[in-house]
Amino acid sequence: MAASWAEQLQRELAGRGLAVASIPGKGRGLVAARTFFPGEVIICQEPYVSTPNKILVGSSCDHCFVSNNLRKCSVCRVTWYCSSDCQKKEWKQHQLECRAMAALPEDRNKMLTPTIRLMVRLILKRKLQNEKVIPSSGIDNYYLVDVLESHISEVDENQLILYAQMANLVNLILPSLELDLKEIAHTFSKFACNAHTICDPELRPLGTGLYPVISIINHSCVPNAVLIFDGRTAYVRALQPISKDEEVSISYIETAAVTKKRHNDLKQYFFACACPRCVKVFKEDALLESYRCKNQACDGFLLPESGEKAYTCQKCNISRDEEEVKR
Ligand SMILES: C[S@@+](CC[C@H](N)C(=O)[O-])C[C@H]1O[C@@H](n2cnc3c(N)ncnc32)[C@H](O)[C@@H]1O
Repeated sequence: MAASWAEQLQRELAGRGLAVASIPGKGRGLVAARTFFPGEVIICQEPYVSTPNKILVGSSCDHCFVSNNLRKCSVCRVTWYCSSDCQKKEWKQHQLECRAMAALPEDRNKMLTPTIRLMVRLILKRKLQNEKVIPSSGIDNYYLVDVLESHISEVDENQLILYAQMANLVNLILPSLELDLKEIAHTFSKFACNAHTICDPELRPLGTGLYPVISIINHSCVPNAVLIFDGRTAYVRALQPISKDEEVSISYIETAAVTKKRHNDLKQYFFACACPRCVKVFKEDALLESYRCKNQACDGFLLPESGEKAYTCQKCNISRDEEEVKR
């Protein structure tokens, strides 16, 4: 079955001028099978599962993520919808979750964090697809989640304990299913390096979604594509011409930061970025920090030293303390 889902994925992607390929040092990656032009949509995908950020205060509709005219589901009193149309579209997926949440004790608010709820929805969607209550397709099936990178062997012990505790919570919410707690903990680790923050056009975070095809795209600090959202639909658009056989890349992090900050922000993904921007560290970082060396004979820039209240010129190595730089 796994092989046939993999073939179906390649077939679906080939129809969109894309392919999954093995990229040395990066695992899988998404590669263009034709030229894409700047602004062109490379791929768009609905989330396999998603959840709004502020679940219990009704910040957005569970289906379309708009924030107007929200009404609570009268059964579980957790989920919000903007219209009966959105509620109907979600019903097949919501009904099991609704029953489970309605049966929870009054203090359930503490349990139902967005990440826990994302996991509950993932487990229920797999069940519904296995039972053919809802359809699967080449880009919407659990196999795609199964093959996501987890980096579980690199996760530290405290985080593993947290994942195990979260798996236990999921088990409390879905007591009638025989859940494999170890597998759930493993899947939480997949969320950490694959789930996306869904943002509005002003880049305010609205929720979290798992888009397992978009998750095949690797990171670059000089990406050739960008990930944007319309509601909870994710679009990857080309930022520049992408030629046939070129790897598609997006940035997982805020690209305006200096190299050290970017590498720190990438820690949760367990790789050291070796994009062209990261290997040519110095010049750009100095410009981003933008403090000129005080030495008149030097045209270098001052960089902050980690953990110290001092700045050192990247060219002549002279250090200045923070007060002096501020002055
Ligand atoms: C969202 S997944 C991307 C797809 C992944 N390569 C796969 O095989 O499923 C993120 C993971 O891909 C790898 N990755 C992404 N960008 C990378 C890069 N620029 N260099 C090395 N590894 C990268 C890391 O293992 C990271 O945790």
